[in-house]
Amino acid sequence: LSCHTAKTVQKWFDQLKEAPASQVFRIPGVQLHTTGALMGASVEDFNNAKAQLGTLKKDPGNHVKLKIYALFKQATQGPCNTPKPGMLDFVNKAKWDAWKSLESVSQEEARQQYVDLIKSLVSAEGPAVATPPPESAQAFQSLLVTTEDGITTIRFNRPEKKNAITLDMYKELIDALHHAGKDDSVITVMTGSGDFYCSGNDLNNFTGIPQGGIEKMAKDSGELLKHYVKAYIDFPKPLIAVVNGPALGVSVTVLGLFDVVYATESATFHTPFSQLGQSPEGCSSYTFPKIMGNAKASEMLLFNKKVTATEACNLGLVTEVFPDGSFQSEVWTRLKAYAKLPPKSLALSKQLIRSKEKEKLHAVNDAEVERLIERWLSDECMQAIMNFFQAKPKL
Ligand SMILES: CCCCCC/C=C/C(=O)SCCNC(=O)CCNC(=O)[C@H](O)C(C)(C)COP(=O)(O)OP(=O)(O)OC[C@H]1O[C@@H](n2cnc3c(N)ncnc32)[C@H](O)[C@@H]1OP(=O)(O)O
Repeated sequence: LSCHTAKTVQKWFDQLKEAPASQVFRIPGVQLHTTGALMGASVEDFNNAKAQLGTLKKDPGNHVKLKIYALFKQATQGPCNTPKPGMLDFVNKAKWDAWKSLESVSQEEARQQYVDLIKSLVSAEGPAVATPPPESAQAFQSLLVTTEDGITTIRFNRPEKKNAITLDMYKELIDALHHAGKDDSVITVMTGSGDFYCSGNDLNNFTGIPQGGIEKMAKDSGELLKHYVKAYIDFPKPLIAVVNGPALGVSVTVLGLFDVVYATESATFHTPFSQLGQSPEGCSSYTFPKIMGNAKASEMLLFNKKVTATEACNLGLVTEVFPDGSFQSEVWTRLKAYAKLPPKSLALSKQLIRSKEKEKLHAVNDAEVERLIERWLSDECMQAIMNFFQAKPKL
């Protein structure tokens, strides 16, 4: 650096202090990388924090996730100067707002805040305890799938989001059902982690507009839904729902395709399709009227009537209701006994009961999906989803 004036060198150092992580500086005769400690958190601390973020077991919630996102962008790219996303692009708009709000924070400071925030999240989770998964557990992001005592249990596992089903989760559920249909278990059980059975479709599935536009998004979602429902229609073994809490939307409609539905007393069943500008799926436009009659089905599917577990049992949608206090022990004792029955006999008997209807159910599934694709593109549906997110200042 000796061939440059002190003033010039000082200017380069000033630039360097403000530089994004890993930026390369070209100074005549020299090459400098901003990879070491400058002030506050070093790039190494920053990269370590980034890696630690991926190890968090608990979802920190949308508010914190937005903060993490914004700090990361500010630390690595500096102030936000990308165009503001459109009104309907809720997720990207929220991210943009969060990044923009850090305009006056320097990159160094953002890096330090990022490191501090991740540290606080990691320490809030307590010391890492290595708990090996049960031998028969399969690895999924949003499901817990285990096989024990002849029972494969598929558990919705996003309790912090009330087990709402993301696009990836639909794919995981399809995989898990295919696998359970072929494994050596006798029966398959679906249930939820936490206080909800499932809050239905994750409404964020419809908020980010992907490349290809919203028509493509609707078409792709339709294909995914069709395969999801097909996995239930074709499921070869006894399929039992253990409804441990409130159930909404698509988690309720597919119940008509289960063989047995056990519910805890405080569970509720709600299909708010009209409220969301949508229409029924999961073959419920056929199974619900068949199970409970047109009039009762219309109250649920047209007029959003939420029913209690006891009402759902009286309607024939639920097989039996158990007191909250003894639900788990009574149900699992019973299921373990069922799983000791001869597997082939069970599967063949199920086929006799269901096979006559399979073709009809596939046709219903196709028709429902076709109608839904139109609905998802309607103003009514977009407005309803917007209302849900606007009612809560969250993502
Ligand atoms: C391939 C696509 C196929 C689509 C098939 C068509 C399917 C249709 C349906 O399933 S329609 C039904 C859709 N579900 C809903 O409309 C439910 C919306 N959620 C709610 O009404 C409420 O969140 C609740 C009643 C489920 C729970 O209320 P509450 O106990 O007050 O908890 P919170 O609202 O604070 O929820 C906690 C947390 O979870 C998020 N969340 C809950 N459900 C959903 C959901 N369905 N989609 C997205 N996010 C959901 C909620 O926003 C909170 O998140 P936060 O803590 O703010 O980050």
